Amino acid sequence: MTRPLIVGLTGSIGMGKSTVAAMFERAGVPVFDADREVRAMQGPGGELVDAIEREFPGSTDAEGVLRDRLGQQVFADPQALARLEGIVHPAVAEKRGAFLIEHAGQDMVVFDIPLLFEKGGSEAVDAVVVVSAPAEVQRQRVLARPGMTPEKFAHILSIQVPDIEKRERADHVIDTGTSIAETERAVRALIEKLRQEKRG
Ligand SMILES: CC(C)(COP(=O)(O)OP(=O)(O)OC[C@H]1O[C@@H](n2cnc3c(N)ncnc32)[C@H](O)[C@@H]1O)[C@@H](O)C(=O)NCCC(=O)NCCS
Ligand SMILES: Nc1ncnc2c1ncn2[C@@H]1O[C@H](COP(=O)(O)OP(=O)(O)OP(=O)(O)O)[C@@H](O)[C@H]1O
Repeated sequence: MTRPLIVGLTGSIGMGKSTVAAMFERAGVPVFDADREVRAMQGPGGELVDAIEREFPGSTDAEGVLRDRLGQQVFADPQALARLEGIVHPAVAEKRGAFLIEHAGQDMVVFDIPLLFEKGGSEAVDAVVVVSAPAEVQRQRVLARPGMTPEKFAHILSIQVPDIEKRERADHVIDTGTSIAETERAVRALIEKLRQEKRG
């Protein structure tokens, strides 16, 4: 039986992954957004809220997980982060399986996975697409976000696989250091190329 070509979309913080994922969606390719799933499961009434409260007392309220507070705790403590991942990642994997069943009839789907290289999974996709921009562009984008500090940015960078290594390991790189329109053209061209490759 044929199954969809699975495209793994990844990239470091602020590189434009969400923007590029939306471009795939606009082109009609279903996107599994790992981060969105995590947010839903950590949000009001979310299925992971109780487990996270048990493991990290005080990290949730009626609205679900207090992500800023939990982030401050776990990003500074690798063991705490690993415990959080132990709760979150199996639940994400389950959602991904369900997504694939739901879209079994498509020729292509995208898995938007921020930590594709960091946490493994590049073997589970047919093609790895990395979004990338010059470091200075990345820095400006990230520091413009509310609540972001140079220290927090530096720390997150230090726990992510470096952009240069991601680019080397990618099957395809989408440059987001250019205009939105150029990036969108590159995405459409890539979809065409992947379709042609799939047809063989
Ligand atoms: C700790 C949490 C609550 C902090 O949320 P917050 O909204 O403050 O930050 P956000 O999620 O936007 O992450 C900021 C940056 O850190 C990166 N990041 C997030 N989790 C991790 C991780 N486990 N390892 C390395 N980098 C990470 C993100 O990719 C992003 O670039 C949240 O990141 C979380 O639940 N992380 C664990 C689950 C996970 O691994 N999610 C990411 C992939 S599905
Ligand atoms: N050519 C481009 N391609 C993509 N994004 C661009 C481009 N030019 C400017 N941007 C802007 O850069 C920002 C990229 O943010 P986005 O949320 O897509 O990054 P991300 O990689 O998903 O971040 P994170 O990993 O932190 O969640 C957006 O505000 C977007 O509008």
